[in-house]
Amino acid sequence: MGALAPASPGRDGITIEGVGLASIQGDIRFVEAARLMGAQITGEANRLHIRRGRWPLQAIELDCNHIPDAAMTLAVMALYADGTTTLRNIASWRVKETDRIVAMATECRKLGATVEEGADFIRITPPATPAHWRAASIHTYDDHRVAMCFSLAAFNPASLPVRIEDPKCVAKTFPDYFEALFDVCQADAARIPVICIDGPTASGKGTLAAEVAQRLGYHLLDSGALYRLVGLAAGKAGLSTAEDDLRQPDQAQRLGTLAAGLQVRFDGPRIWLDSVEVSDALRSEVAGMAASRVSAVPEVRAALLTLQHGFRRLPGLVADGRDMGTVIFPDAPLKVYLTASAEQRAQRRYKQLISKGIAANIDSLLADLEKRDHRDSSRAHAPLKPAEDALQLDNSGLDVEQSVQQVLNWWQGKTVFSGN
Ligand SMILES: Nc1ncnc2c1ncn2[C@@H]1O[C@H](COP(=O)(O)OP(=O)(O)O)[C@@H](O)[C@H]1O
Ligand SMILES: Nc1ccn([C@@H]2O[C@H](COP(=O)(O)OP(=O)(O)O)[C@@H](O)[C@H]2O)c(=O)n1
Repeated sequence: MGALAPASPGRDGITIEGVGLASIQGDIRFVEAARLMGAQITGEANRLHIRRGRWPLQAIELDCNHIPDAAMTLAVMALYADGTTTLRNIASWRVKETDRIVAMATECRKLGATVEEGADFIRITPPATPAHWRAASIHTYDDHRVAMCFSLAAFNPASLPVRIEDPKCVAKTFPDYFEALFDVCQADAARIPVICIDGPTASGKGTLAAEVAQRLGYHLLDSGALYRLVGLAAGKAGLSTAEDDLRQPDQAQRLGTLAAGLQVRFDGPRIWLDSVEVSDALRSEVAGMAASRVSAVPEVRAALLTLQHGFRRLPGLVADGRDMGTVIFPDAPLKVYLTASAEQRAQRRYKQLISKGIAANIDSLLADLEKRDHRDSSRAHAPLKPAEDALQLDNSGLDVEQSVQQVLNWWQGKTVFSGN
């Protein structure tokens, strides 16, 4: 990666700790091969610094007997070279996790390369121009090295998306590989995919969003939790959230300042406010009603904007709320507007609360829910409504899994990959 990524302000290459020029591991000789291709590598006993040097990379012809596994990475680097690269003496690739010669050839071709393969060699000619690159979904053959080395295809000059199927197969040797990669990568936020799931209360947004995020390995933004947190923080600070009070400009201003300074921490489903865990307190109907009131205050909405944008991180985000698709991420490639009848939603909320040991009454839940729907839809700022390009999903007759599958199918249809 250090050899491929161009320098950017304040960042030139990467440093790898824990392996260096004094390493006795055989794979350290990969450094020589990468240098032959143009990477600038310097280092110390236990550390390496890698920078982009020659660009495009130098095509090479190499006997890889001494670095059979690491040489797979050279095959992907060859996609960025200025000619044809031949890797020889790699017959052992055929008898690893999969037939790696076939795997590397097949997947490189999907990306637009011309590949010749033989019993013990692979010859790769990169796409002739950026326009010859293809977006591809890379099959990983349950092979950790295939998954890891093809992640480098994401630096392609056409900025085309690359999907790595079954990325968790890296668990065999480097379970946090993709987290580590995303930590050192900078991506244009506008190119990071977002799936928005908006809709009224108890339609199942949170459940659906969490499940879709989990299946895709994406981050999750429960935007409602932020408004709930503001309601809770207001209570703790002695600020009223009564509707009449919130209409007073100075009260709205105070609430906006409070929202801008929220000290929150998210860890999966657990949430802390000022170092105190508030996960359960946030889910109460009282907190939901307070959230609905404070969320009508423009100063609060404005204060939470940057915080919400900050959730858009690699490899992608699933965001649930009321205005994810209309206001916060209007450029999201997939927007879902989730609905179900008010009776169904009240039933679901009732069961959900009872199962958590929280007392509930179905009639008052239905009344609260209708009141909240009305307030959320009729407010002047970011009202609850489907984005013009949202796909509507009424899940009254669907179970959770069916709803998840529907959204994943829509998502699948959004990116067209070659060779699949
Ligand atoms: N499609 C569905 N069918 C049945 N129950 C569902 C469905 N989706 C969600 N639920 C249940 O409804 C309850 C409310 O869902 P939740 O995700 O909290 O809604 P929201 O985030 O829209 O308020 C949860 O107990 C959830 O398991
Ligand atoms: N993006 C969002 C999310 C929530 N909200 C408000 O915050 C309240 C609580 O949101 P939530 O998503 O946690 O509520 P439920 O749908 O889970 O009941 C909603 O009733 C909305 O008024 C909002 O205005 N904008």
